[in-house]
This record gives sequence, structure tokens and C-alpha cells, in this order.
Amino acid sequence: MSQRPHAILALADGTIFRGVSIGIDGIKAGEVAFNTAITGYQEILTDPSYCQQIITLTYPHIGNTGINPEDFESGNVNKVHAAGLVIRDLPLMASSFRKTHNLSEFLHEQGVVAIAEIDTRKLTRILREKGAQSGCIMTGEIDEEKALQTAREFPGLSGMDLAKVVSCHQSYTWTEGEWSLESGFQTPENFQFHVAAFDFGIKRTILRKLAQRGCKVTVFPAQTSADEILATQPDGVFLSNGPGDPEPCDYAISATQSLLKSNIPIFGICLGHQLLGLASGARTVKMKFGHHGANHPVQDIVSGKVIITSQNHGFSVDADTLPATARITHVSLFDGSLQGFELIDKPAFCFQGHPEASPGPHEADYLFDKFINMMQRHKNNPQ
Ligand SMILES: NC(=O)CC[C@H](N)C(=O)O
Repeated sequence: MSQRPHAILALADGTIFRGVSIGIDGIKAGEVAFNTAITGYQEILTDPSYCQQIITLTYPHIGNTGINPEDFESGNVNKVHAAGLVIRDLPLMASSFRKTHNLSEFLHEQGVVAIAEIDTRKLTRILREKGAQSGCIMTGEIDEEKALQTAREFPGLSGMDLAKVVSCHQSYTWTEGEWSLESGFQTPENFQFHVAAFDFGIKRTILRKLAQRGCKVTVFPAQTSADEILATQPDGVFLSNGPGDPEPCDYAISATQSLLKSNIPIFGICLGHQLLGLASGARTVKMKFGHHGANHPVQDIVSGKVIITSQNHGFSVDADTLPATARITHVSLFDGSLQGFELIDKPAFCFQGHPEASPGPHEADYLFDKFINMMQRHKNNPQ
């Protein structure tokens, strides 16, 4: 490992970590976030919601199972969205019967800067204490002053509209269901629902979860108008996850407001949850270091049950600003922040965490069934 070229991670606060490069030579800035999940590095790297973020993985061994063709999360293309990767240790060997690449090969192929062999625990403590901050990975020819300056020049995610940046440019149809060891990808024989999904950075597992439940999904670019969506006569509308600050996404907020008026069933996940909040008159706030991990306990206020969830967000809907027509359905047991709500006068609900979560946990999976039931009720009894 020590023959690998040098790399540094520079933080805007002046801290410099020195390690080795496991990706391409180059320089890249972003907002540095930490994710505590033990598994799922391929899904994390390819999740469009990580656009413009440098991800630190706190689990020390990353790369053990390589990269495979099934676990991409980047919509309908196979691509890394994260700005860079920070890890403690890259294993010498990657083993999995599904593996086609090792992690380092993949990072090179995708043109991603990445640093290993740094003290990720120390880095995480800095981010927890001071909050998420801008940073920069520099590999190859090292110039520490330039790296610090590049880190400081990165403006942070507040005010950044990235949903339209990562979105598809043309609509497409999705019908492939979930993967299982026994039968590979399954595709239902009959599709009972047509879902129109806004692509603000949609994750592939969301598309698979919907298709698995009999939904033919048409995925639309982020800036599609409500009228264009309604013209396709969907049974329900899905507001996807996505990167950046939800507040500047005025096109998505106004489309959601028009769709609410039409009374069509709406389900939002993560950025989609925040957009439904903004469209209903609530405000969103930037969190100190966000929620990024796979073991976050969330209470379902309706059933009283606690579910373990996957999370990836740096903004949240301020529960105190929700309108009187919103009923809180889920709350984080880590910090009491809002995790889900539904509107009492409209068939619309949303969740801040990730019920689709590949590789899991799957305890919030029932929210997809809630959407299906909502669409079925609406089909039986259109208002
Ligand atoms: N995963 C997501 O959809 C993230 C939503 C938003 N970009 C946030 O960071 O809060």
C-alpha cells in the first residue's frame, strides 16, 4: 500500500490529512460528510444525492467485496456521483462472487479522487464538533496551500440547486423489479399502476421497489411541469431523493403545489419529503452534520413502532413550520428531527429517510405499500 502515490485531504478550517491515493490524480472540492454504514459503499458512491460531497466512511475496511453490476444506485446510468471518497483502509483483496472490479479500479474508471490511510475517526470528530465543512482531496502533484485555498473556495451546499444538475434530460420507462439470489432481477407480468416519478437524482432501488409492486414507472426530468405529468394520466406521483438544498428548487416546489391541487396520490422520499414540506408552506433548515448511516432509529408515531432506517440528508424540514393540515408520522430518535408527515386533506405523504435502502435495513419498506394502497383507493374512488 505504501507504494501508492501520496494524497491529501484539506479542510476549510485548515486541517490537513496526509494519506495515499486510491483513485485518479487530481484535485476536487466538495462538502465533507461522514457516513457510518458498515456496508453499501458502492450504493453510497453512486447515490446521486451525494453530488458535490466528499464522503468519509467511518467503517475502517472499505472495498472488501469489490464492485458488481447490480448495486448501482445512479438512476438509469452507472456512475459515481460523490465528489470524492475518504477511507481508512483499502483491503488487499476484494472477494465476492458478484465482483467485476475492485474498488480502486472502479474509482480510476470513473475518474474519482480518493484518499486512504488517514485517521477517519479524527476527521469524523472534527465534522461532528464543527459541523459539515468544505474540503478538498488532492492527489498526484501535492500543493498544500492550493488544496486549502480550493477547500475554502467551495461555497458549501446551502443555496445549491443540484436536482436539475443530476436529473435525466429525457423521460424513460422503468419496469425492472428487485434482484434475488435465486431468480436474479424479477419483472412483474402485469403492471397495475402507472407512477410518474420526478428524477431529482432518483435511486435505482426506488424504481425497483415500485416496479416490484406492479408499478410501471415513467421517470421525468426534474423541471417537468405538473401539466406535462398529469397529461400522462398517472395513478400516482413520486418525488425522488436528490442532492443539494431543496429551497432553491422553485420549479419542483411549484410543480408539487399544482399536483397537490389535482388531488393525485403523492409520495416523497428524502429531497422529495423536503419538497413536499416546502410546497405545503413549511421551511427547511441546514443540519449541523446531517444524518448519513444505516442504523438510525425512527419512531412511527402512528403505530408506536421503532424502525431502524438508512439515512442520507444534510437538510431537514422544520416540524414547527408545518401547516395545520400536516400530521407528523415519523420522528428521529437520535435528535427528535422530523422524519415523515402526511397531509390530512390530500393523498400525500413523505419520509425523510430511505425506505428503499440497498443494502438495507428494510424496516421502512412498508411505506411503498402505503403508496400502493393510496393509489388503489384513489383508483377505486377518484376525487
Ligand atoms: N438523499 C437526499 O435526497 C438528500 C436530500 C437533501 N439533498 C439533503 O441533503 O438533505
